[in-house]
Amino acid sequence: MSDAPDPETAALPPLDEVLAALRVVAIPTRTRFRGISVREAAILDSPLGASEFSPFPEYGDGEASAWLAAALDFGWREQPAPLRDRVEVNATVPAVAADRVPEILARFPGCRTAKVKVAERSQDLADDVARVRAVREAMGPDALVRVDANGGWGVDEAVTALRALAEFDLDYAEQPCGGVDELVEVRRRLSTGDAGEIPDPLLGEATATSGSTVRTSPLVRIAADESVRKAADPLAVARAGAADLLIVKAQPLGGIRRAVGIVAEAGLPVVVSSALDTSVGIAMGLHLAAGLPLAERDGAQGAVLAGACGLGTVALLEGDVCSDPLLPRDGAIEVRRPELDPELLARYAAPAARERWWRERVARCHALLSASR
Ligand SMILES: O=C(O)CCC(=O)c1ccccc1C(=O)O
Ligand SMILES: [Mg+2]
Repeated sequence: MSDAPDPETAALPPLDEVLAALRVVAIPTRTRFRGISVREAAILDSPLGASEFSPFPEYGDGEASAWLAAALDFGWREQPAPLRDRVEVNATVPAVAADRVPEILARFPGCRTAKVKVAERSQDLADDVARVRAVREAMGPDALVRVDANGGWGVDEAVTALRALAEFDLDYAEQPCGGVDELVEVRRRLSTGDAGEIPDPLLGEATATSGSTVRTSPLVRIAADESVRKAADPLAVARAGAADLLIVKAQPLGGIRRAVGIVAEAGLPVVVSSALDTSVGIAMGLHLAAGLPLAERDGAQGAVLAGACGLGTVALLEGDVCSDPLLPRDGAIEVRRPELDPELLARYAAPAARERWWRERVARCHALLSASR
């Protein structure tokens, strides 16, 4: 490990300095996403480059504090050096009707991986199957197709849905159910062992009755997202054997340094994603992703980057705070910190009452972080 100060004990920039650097924006989304049609974010014009604080409005201060720690770390402290200058990204397909899939995919030029939202409350399995089919047909047999249920299924529903979706040869299913125990159970029930074998949910292996061990191929790999970023203990998933890979997000995990530490300890392959951030928050995710080894290229095992990252989502916003936004090109995004554009900050400035709300939220989270150091 380096001798850089621990992010959890490093001094925070003073609140008045943070508030002086802060602007709140409200950017319409092009398509409803997670029930959101306007994305609010606090943007920090901070000493080491722009930073972003954008926990969703319904999150409590405890959870939002980790997002503030991340924003202050990225804005006020040197970051680990990136290992590469581009990060491959996936297309993100919201829970739209199947006939809108080509229009969505067109916003992600060159992407050979797509992640499709499923288990939307107002829809059913037939909607999900139709949407995933449309994505597979549009992208062809060589593309990687993932689904993300955001914990929307129960165990039985997840098993039924993932069996139905298996014909599209999924790369993985992200957070099919909400709880860690449910993920373990789904993973166990989707393990395809030959008759007489007892699938071991921890190892993805089946032990033959003779005593020899036979490798089973899971019907679909399971990725944990909310179970990592919203859990009191982000490593509980890995310890329980509840997932084949982890989705890691820099803001909810308290910043790049802390996320890298969690990934190393978990020892599972990861995909870095975002939370519908502006280009500024995306830059934080890109720097996290570009600091992790790649399985193929770097010969690493365990805590490696497991393919295209969910960092192309500026394409789902109607605007941005940077005139040279971090959008996918040739299926990847360049790793850089974008410049804030004052005109765009003004164009998307949030209403005064929302600006005040965000400033008060930052003050409360800052106080929580100060008290915990
Ligand atoms: O991972 C991606 O492709 C995009 C990011 C994404 O899906 C997302 C965006 C906002 C809130 C939650 C999620 C999620 O991964 O569940
Ligand atoms: Mg997710």
